[in-house]
Amino acid sequence: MKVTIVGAGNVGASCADIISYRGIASEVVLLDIKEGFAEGKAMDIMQCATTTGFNTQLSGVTNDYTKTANSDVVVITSGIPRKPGMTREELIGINAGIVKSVAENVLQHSPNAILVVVSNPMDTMTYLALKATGLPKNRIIGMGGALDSSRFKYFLSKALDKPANDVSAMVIGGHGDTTMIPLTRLASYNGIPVSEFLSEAALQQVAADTMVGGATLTKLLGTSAWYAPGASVAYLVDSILNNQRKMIACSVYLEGEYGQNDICIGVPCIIGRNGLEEIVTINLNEAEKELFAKSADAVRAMNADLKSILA
Ligand SMILES: NC(=O)c1ccc[n+]([C@@H]2O[C@H](COP(=O)([O-])OP(=O)(O)OC[C@H]3O[C@@H](n4cnc5c(N)ncnc54)[C@H](O)[C@@H]3O)[C@@H](O)[C@H]2O)c1
Ligand SMILES: O=C(O)C[C@H](O)C(=O)O
Repeated sequence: MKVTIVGAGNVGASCADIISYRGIASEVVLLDIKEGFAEGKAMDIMQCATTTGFNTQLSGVTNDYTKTANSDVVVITSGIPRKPGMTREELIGINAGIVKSVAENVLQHSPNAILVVVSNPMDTMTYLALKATGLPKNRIIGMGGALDSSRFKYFLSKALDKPANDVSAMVIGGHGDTTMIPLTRLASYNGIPVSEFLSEAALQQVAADTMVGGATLTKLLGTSAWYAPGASVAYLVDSILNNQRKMIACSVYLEGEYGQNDICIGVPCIIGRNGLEEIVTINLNEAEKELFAKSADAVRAMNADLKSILA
């Protein structure tokens, strides 16, 4: 199985590292526009092969899409990250052009690939990739919910003072500081609702910390995060390539689900060898429905900015 990762920056390289180390794919190609950068990252990671013990063949190329031919999955991380104080939405001006051209380029050489969109603002970039390529909706998946859910579980585990792997929880909605929706009502600690252990105020704090999780890290790091984003992409790619059919919150095209049409936004999805296998519809309560509708309005407003680029 072959994976191409476009963008050998922080997220792309971190994702390549995990995919290689865990043997998720037999071949990984890292591509970047910066001369020699992807080659250098690939060489550095490959020099871990004997000490960490993996056999994935990872190579790097400078903008040479012929080397990406026949990829099963293509991950798009190319574009600029935000700086402290910025929102993800402010990246649209530069990233839209990059994502559109990259999606078109990769499909010329890998016409059957499933695209995983990471670049921000991710929901809008996913919508752009779908509209620009005309691919069926099962083959365009935006990664954001996997990361937001892992952060939600992290903050829940801190509040509970219990291991994160004993916590089950999901974030749906847009991948934005104000648009994501941590489903506190449905979160559980080993199958027991977290509300049995945490006060409403504590849960609200966990939700608030989750929503600004990316901004908090951006402030600490001076650029946006990459370890958890890279790991979340690898988790999603693993579910695709190895047909794990995991339920993962992903940004996918909605046609009536959750009361929305013509939008890509985070919802629970079954992810397998065909990419998006199924959108899982859960019964949201009235408050959650209202949050979802508001989140969709915000994502849709951002999508409107794509008009000129899609024209
Ligand atoms: N969806 C998510 O959950 C999530 C998580 C983290 C980061 N991100 C986003 O992912 C993107 C990448 O973040 P990063 O931290 O890796 O940034 P980065 O600056 O470290 O890496 C981006 C790379 O893209 C390359 N690039 C730019 N234009 C290109 C092109 N046309 N073709 C090929 N490569 C190109 C750059 O040279 C750079 O190496 C940002 O937009 C960021 O906001 C999204
Ligand atoms: O916060 C960012 O801008 C990057 C990414 O979307 C994240 O959530 O880490």
